[in-house]
Amino acid sequence: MTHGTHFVVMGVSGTGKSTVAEPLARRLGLAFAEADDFHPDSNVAKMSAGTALTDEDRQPWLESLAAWITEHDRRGTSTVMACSALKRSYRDILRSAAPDVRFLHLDTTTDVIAARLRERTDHFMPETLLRSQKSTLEPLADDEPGATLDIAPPAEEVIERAARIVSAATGSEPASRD
Ligand SMILES: Nc1ncnc2c1ncn2[C@@H]1O[C@H](COP(=O)(O)OP(=O)(O)OP(=O)(O)O)[C@@H](O)[C@H]1O
Ligand SMILES: O=C(O)[C@H](O)[C@@H](O)[C@H](O)[C@H](O)CO
Repeated sequence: MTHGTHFVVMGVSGTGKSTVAEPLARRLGLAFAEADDFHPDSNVAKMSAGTALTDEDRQPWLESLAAWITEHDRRGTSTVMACSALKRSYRDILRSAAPDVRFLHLDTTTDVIAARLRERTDHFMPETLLRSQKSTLEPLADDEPGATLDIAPPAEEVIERAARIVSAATGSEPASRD
């Protein structure tokens, strides 16, 4: 059976997961999932009201994301997903989906992220949850396949660096510029 290679673009709210992951997938011709679209309405309502999700809230959501990866892996399709994947235990669920699941952790200073969240107006996630997201975050450990990217530079530069990493792993060539 031919397997795919699966990259999860992770990080706290406002680090640019959606900004980076979607063009990255498009550029390399890979299947894409936005994990926010998999949240049940109850989770979105909770976050919109400024309450952080619990492990119990996140469990079925993570299982549905893992199922999406498995479905593509069975077809031998490589994928890119934008997903917070804040804790190692959450990443373990995603890693259990297929033999080759890797993570790209988008990170920078809290000040930069907070400033970007303040400017973002078209999203349910309030800036007030950044503190909880940061305290929940467990960065990638040495034994977790993947890389950490500084997202202080312009988005295009971050996408380029991510594309080089993903392209080397999946063998997918950039199709065209966005
Ligand atoms: N490298 C960058 N430089 C400048 N602005 C950026 C960069 N990356 C993202 N942004 C902006 O920061 C904001 C947050 O980005 P985005 O919505 O992609 O983050 P996210 O991690 O998907 O957030 P969430 O988890 O809350 O959905 C957006 O307004 C986006 O345009
Ligand atoms: O695990 C979580 O708390 C959620 O995934 C959040 O991170 C939000 O979904 C996301 O940040 C908003 O897009």
